[in-house]
Amino acid sequence: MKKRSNLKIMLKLSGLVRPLAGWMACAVLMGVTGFLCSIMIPVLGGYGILDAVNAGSPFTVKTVCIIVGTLALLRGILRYGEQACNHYIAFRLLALIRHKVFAALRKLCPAKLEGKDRGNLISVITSDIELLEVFYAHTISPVVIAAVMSLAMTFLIGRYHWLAGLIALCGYVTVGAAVPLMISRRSGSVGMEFRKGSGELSSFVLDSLRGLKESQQYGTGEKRLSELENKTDRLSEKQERMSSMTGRNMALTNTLILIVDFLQLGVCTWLYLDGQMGFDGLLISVIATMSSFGPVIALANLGSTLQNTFAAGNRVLDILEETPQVAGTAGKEKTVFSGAGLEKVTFGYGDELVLQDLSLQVKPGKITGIVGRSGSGKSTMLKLLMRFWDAQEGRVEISGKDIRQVNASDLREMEGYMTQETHLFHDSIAANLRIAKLSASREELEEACRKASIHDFIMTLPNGYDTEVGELGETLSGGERQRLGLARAFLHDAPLLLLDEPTSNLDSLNEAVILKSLRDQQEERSVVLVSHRASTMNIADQVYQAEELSGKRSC
Ligand SMILES: Nc1ncnc2c1ncn2[C@@H]1O[C@H](COP(=O)(O)OP(=O)(O)OP(=O)(O)O)[C@@H](O)[C@H]1O
Repeated sequence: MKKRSNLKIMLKLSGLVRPLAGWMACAVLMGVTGFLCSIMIPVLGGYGILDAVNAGSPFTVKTVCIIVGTLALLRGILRYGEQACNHYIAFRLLALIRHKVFAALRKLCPAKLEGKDRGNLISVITSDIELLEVFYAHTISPVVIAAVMSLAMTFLIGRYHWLAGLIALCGYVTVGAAVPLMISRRSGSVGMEFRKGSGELSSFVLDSLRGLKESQQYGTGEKRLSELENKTDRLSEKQERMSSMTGRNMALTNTLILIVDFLQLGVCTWLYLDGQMGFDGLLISVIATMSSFGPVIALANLGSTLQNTFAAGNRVLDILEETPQVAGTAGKEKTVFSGAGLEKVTFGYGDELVLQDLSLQVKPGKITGIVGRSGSGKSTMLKLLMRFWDAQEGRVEISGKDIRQVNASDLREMEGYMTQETHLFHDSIAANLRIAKLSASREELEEACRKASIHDFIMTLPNGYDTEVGELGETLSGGERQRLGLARAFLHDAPLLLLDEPTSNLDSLNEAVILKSLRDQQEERSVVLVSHRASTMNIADQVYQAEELSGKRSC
């Protein structure tokens, strides 16, 4: 995780508000006016007292009562308006940030998803983004409001005597800036640790849910449960530390406000007795000081929660600013498929070298087979042809061009990729198939499913193609899921089909139907077939042995 200063996080997060600057100005304006109304109520009360004791007031008691009533009503309306604006901004921005994060993930994936623990990513996408609401609804405009109000009140009180104004200003700066900064510094990395721990807990829960059957089978449920409890306890400890900091922060803030109030009272009384300030100055300065800490208290309370918010912001910014493994290509001349290949390619994941100086050719209209022991890099070759990763050395070619010069959209159009695991969404079978071709008609779906030998099975289901598949496709067998994956690949109708173990879960009857489909369409497309099954490999026109890196034998 990249370490950024809180100021940098704040500036970057604030930068996102730009499209809603008008709304933000509205919130600040209503906030300032609202606080002015509420502070002026006791101050006007002071003018009322001055009038009642004939000590020289610009307002009569009657006028004061009318103005106070109006201000009270206005205060309610303005507070509502400010909160409505802030929350409108916050939720619009959360939607905008989610959009940005998903757009960033689209560029980062699939390489990112292969490496990163997904639970942690889910925690960033859900709770971390959610937490930024605190920043947008309760941080930006309160900071501006507190700054404007502090200056306005310093000016009002300072009109009676500069020393009274200075005391008020020192009070605002201490409570609104020094205390939150100190608390935020003292709380150190707890917020960051809490967010990290929360992400790890999500990962653990997701992992445990996925492995529920294994835990039951091998009786490791208790162990997993106790690990879960440990993690939760550690997270609760951190939360407790944060809560106790919040408590101490509030106690410190309230004590400081009392000290400033008493100091103001003492100093103004002395100034009055010394003849440097009138009775009106004493009364109004003290009342104004006592009633004007509202905006800065809002900032003081942020001190402890902000660490958590900044930690969340830091994790979100990490994703937004991460450089993708592969820079997407766009704006190049359209590429039409006419063959593919790897030319002296060397590739490794991090330090682990997987392919070295490897070459292979995928000829149009031919079925190219790749065999080899598990872990020899067969799937990796397909991923390089899909450009999920870029080769470290050598050249991956599509239609004679370097793959990095081919538009990403052309690549997705030209290639159909079936992985070893078919992911099915919690939706109908038809909708699951249509992700390969959104506009596909029912006839097209059926044709693809016939080729993948799954049509007859679908027709036995209660709602046929409209049958819902359970979450993660759990209601279907491995072979059924695999054939649906293959039907998707057929439906996509790309000229280059990359199939990773398409028949590993199938009986020989279904395998035969699928191989026949591949043979029948051979004229129209090139197929790269990775398989451990000799019966499947029999249909390949040429077979590469993964271990013989650059070696090749024809069948
Ligand atoms: N995203 C990844 N990050 C790090 N290492 C990886 C990643 N994907 C694969 N590997 C490693 O690269 C090597 C080649 O993996 P690959 O999946 O290409 O092998 P394979 O020949 O297709 O294996 P199998 O026949 O078992 O599917 C393996 O050692 C694997 O552990």
